[in-house]
Amino acid sequence: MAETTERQGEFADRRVALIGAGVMGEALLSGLLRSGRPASQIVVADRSPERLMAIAEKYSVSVGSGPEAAADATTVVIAVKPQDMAGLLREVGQHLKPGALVVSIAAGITTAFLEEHLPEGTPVARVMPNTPALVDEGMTAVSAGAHCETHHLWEAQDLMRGCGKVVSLSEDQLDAVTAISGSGPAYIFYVVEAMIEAGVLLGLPRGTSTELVVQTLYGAATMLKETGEHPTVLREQVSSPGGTTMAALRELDDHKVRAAFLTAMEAAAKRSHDLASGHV
Ligand SMILES: NC(=O)C1=CN([C@@H]2O[C@H](COP(=O)(O)OP(=O)(O)OC[C@H]3O[C@@H](n4cnc5c(N)ncnc54)[C@H](OP(=O)(O)O)[C@@H]3O)[C@@H](O)[C@H]2O)C=CC1
Ligand SMILES: O=C(O)[C@@H]1CCC=N1
Repeated sequence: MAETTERQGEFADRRVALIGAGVMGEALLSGLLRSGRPASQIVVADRSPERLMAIAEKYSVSVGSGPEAAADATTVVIAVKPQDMAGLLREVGQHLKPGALVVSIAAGITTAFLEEHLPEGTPVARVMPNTPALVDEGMTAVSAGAHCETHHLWEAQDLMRGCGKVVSLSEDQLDAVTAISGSGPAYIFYVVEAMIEAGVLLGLPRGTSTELVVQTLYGAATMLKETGEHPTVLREQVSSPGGTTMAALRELDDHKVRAAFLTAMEAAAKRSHDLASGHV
């Protein structure tokens, strides 16, 4: 309780506008509230009035248009699709408070793109979060723009710290980050879907197969995190000589699954790079 009150005092002079209340926008909003940001210091904007009503009801935050939200904020977090970014920046740029920090979570959108579309000297940060932020297990990378000072970078990191781990990286690494941790949850869910299907193929009821796969994933992820062992060592511990695991892994190698991951993640990084150049 004392800690929450202390944090609320820390945020007294900071107001956050969150523009774009979709999947990631809502994940960030819920993380900000869980980390102790007072709802009274947050205003949310989205172009769907129905969506805004639902958000206001669920989280007790103020809602408004993009320009209204931006006008009163010390930090503006933009969570719209990359394809909507230029239009939104034109809409809100002239309404920003002098010195307000703009944080974008859009894939591919560079700090140079943000700076070009905002008033001269606007501090910006490019941030790449992921959906596990919803359960406070997010992975976020933050890169500073040309006018982003240390206290701005700290604020951008602090925004995300409430819902998981945060690292600061140079911007030339952000396309790779997007391909790995940004899109990464989708690859994991894809593998989980395939393993559940395999369980059903082998005759297990779908519910049983799902329970086995989900707990196996959770257990394996916990081992990776808690033991600090290299994944090769952990994989070798499962692979008995002449046993079942090696029989399966040989099939994965024969089907070039490892190579497919490399190619897939290269494609994601390229797509991130292309999004900044307007290949929408
Ligand atoms: N989903 C993910 O896992 C991750 C997404 N990101 C990035 O986050 C951003 C948002 O993604 P996501 O949440 O999935 O997308 P969503 O489509 O779920 O959310 C975007 C929201 O912004 C709204 N919007 C668009 N333009 C405006 C505008 N001018 N003013 C106000 N609201 C607007 C959209 O409305 P409408 O529906 O009408 O278009 C929508 O509600 C993207 O840039 C993406 O690259 C980053 C990391 C992970
Ligand atoms: O698929 C996308 O473009 C977004 C960015 C990272 C995760 N989802």
